[in-house]
Amino acid sequence: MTEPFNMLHGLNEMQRLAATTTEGPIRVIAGAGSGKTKALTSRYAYLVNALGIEPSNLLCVTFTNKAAQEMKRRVKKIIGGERDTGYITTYHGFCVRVLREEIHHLFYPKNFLILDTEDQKTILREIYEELQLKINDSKFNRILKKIGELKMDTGYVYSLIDRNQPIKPEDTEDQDRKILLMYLKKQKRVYGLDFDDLMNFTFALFKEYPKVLARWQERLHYIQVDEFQDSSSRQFELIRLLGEKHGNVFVVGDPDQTIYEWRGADPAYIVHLERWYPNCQTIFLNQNYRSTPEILAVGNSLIQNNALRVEKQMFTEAPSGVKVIHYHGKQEQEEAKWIVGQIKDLVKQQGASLNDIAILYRANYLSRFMEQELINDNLEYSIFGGFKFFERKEIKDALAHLKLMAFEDDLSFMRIVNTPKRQIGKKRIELLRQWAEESGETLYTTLKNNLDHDQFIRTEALEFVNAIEALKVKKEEVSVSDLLQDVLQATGYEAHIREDGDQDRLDNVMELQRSLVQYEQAYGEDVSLEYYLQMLTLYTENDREDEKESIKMMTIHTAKGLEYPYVFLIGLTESILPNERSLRDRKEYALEEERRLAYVAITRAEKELYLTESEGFTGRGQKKYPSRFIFELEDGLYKRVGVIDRDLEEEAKEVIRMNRKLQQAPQKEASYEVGALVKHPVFGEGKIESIEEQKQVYHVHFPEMEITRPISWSFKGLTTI
Ligand SMILES: Nc1ncnc2c1ncn2[C@@H]1O[C@H](COP(=O)(O)OP(=O)(O)OP(=O)(O)O)[C@@H](O)[C@H]1O
Repeated sequence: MTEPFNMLHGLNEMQRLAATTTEGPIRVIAGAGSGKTKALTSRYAYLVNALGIEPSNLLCVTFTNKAAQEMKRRVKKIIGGERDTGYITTYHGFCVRVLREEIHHLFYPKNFLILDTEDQKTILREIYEELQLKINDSKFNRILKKIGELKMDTGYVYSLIDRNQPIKPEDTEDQDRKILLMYLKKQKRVYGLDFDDLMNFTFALFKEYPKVLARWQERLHYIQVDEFQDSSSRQFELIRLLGEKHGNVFVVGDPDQTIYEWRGADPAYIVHLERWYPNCQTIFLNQNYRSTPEILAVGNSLIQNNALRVEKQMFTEAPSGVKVIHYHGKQEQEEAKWIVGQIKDLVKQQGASLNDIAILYRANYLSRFMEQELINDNLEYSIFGGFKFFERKEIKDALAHLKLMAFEDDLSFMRIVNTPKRQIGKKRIELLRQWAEESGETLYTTLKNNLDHDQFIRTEALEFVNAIEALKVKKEEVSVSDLLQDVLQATGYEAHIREDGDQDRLDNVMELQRSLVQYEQAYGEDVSLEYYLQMLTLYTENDREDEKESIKMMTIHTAKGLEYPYVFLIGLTESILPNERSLRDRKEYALEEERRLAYVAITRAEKELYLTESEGFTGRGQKKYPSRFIFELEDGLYKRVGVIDRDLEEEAKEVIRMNRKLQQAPQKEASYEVGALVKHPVFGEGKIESIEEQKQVYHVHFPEMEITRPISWSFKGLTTI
């Protein structure tokens, strides 16, 4: 081959086909570890180097910023570092590019502000304060959800861009609506766009200015989308729109790795792409280059239990390796200790580097029990995409409550005195500092002595001090775990994180609570507050260098797309994976998504895979059983270390059977037939194009808005015209 085709070296036949098929709509169903990144990068390079296409005519959409960076790095290696690869980006990144060039049409400045979730919450908090509303858990979440709902569509954009039409929250009596309008008004004032807006402004722009749309359609001769299985309907709509002129839309994905259905991803687009592109070509990448046949067999065996998928059997030509291990421990600490022992063996006997080892788990809080054991054994680790357990904000905050009771130190005081908000802001803190300096007292004592001062009388300082004082008296009498629970309740901290609606943070605090109970059980009831805090300092003040070789710990969601020679999937317990909360909320669909999560975790492993779990109790006090996913694996595909007692196995299977009943989605019937004309309160009039039994949705086309949306059978807002 001549020079321009170098980028195809080392590709297998199907990858080569994917890289060189450039015209028309193409779907690549790429299994785990089948070299989809390699194929996509080669295709990009092929278009540029072999066909002479300018990168500015080539949109390449990735799912995360990290993936975009990685793709750019790889592409630049082939096409040269000086080329602009700005169109290798995420959906949001692309919208930002469009808006930076075009937003003046909507009378917004080029340097508009991008609001992240924290900014959104800050705006909402301001509104609640202005309306003198107490931020109550369900309300806060409901409003956030309502904002999300409002922004599922572009209608509201016009109220933001129209300068002559002020938004008037004062005209409405309905409180939710008032808050919603206040939010929009505040956004408008600062020219702020949240993530949903980025997309919607782009849609509105394209709708109102067909010439602008035409220019972008003309510009983007080739569009390729990675991780297409996780695209939402809005995202797919954008791709469809942009690809209308040239029709060269190339999508790659693995329906078995959809793990974002809970936030709007719809694998149906990849599974049924021909509905939108009747002439699309399909290419399968089935050869796995990552894992040993043993690991692949475990992955295949698990995922075939899913119904909603495109049937494909992955194969590998890699040489046989060792058997996958399932470890069952009698308690959590045993599980952690066994893993540590195994890691040490890998390092000693196989010369593994710590960098080669990954520990994966379903939820952040699960890192705690493992971290503690790694610290005890002096094994370096780092948490990918997050903080170490004891460095997480909510954990530091929670512990600051205990420290304040034990030591009255200023640092802890500063952490929590105004969290939740007690009207003790910068100015009042400054005042306290002055007084404290004069008297030589701690900030806390200074506050306690000045509760009736003008400056503090209208704050919630009194409640705060009272809560701390009341519990300080009890600190010798009750256990530290009870003290923690009481103080977080009395000061309102627990309610504060509940209001935030971030389940992860709440889970972390519960895990801290649970670890304390365990600690007390292990060391006897009379662990004193001071002793516990000292012991903890050992964990928290251990500064570790990041560049050092380290074991990588992360959630499965974070591990998506990555690979490691040795993988430990820990906490493979029923109710953790599959996650009970998701099952309760989203029933059968969630079960399949949970299974895909386990599949993603399994398929990260190259050489050795360990599935581990242990008996004991969860944070909610439920007895732990091995996950159903273990029982779903064919016998003989793995080796078990540890013994699952017969009784436990029977019990586990019974619990799984019972849960299965609860999880079955209630059987509903479709009320409309294909072809029926219906009216939707937001999207207007539409026609039912198709019915999807499994998901219990209608696919409704709304001609006015030029969209097709899946609408749930149970949605009450749909009426006959
Ligand atoms: N043709 C090939 N020959 C040899 N190795 C390959 C080939 N294609 C891919 N690989 C290797 O296989 C591994 C998996 O590739 P890649 O990470 O692109 O997979 P993927 O399809 O993105 O997987 P996943 O979806 O599971 O994250 C990588 O280590 C890659 O270098």
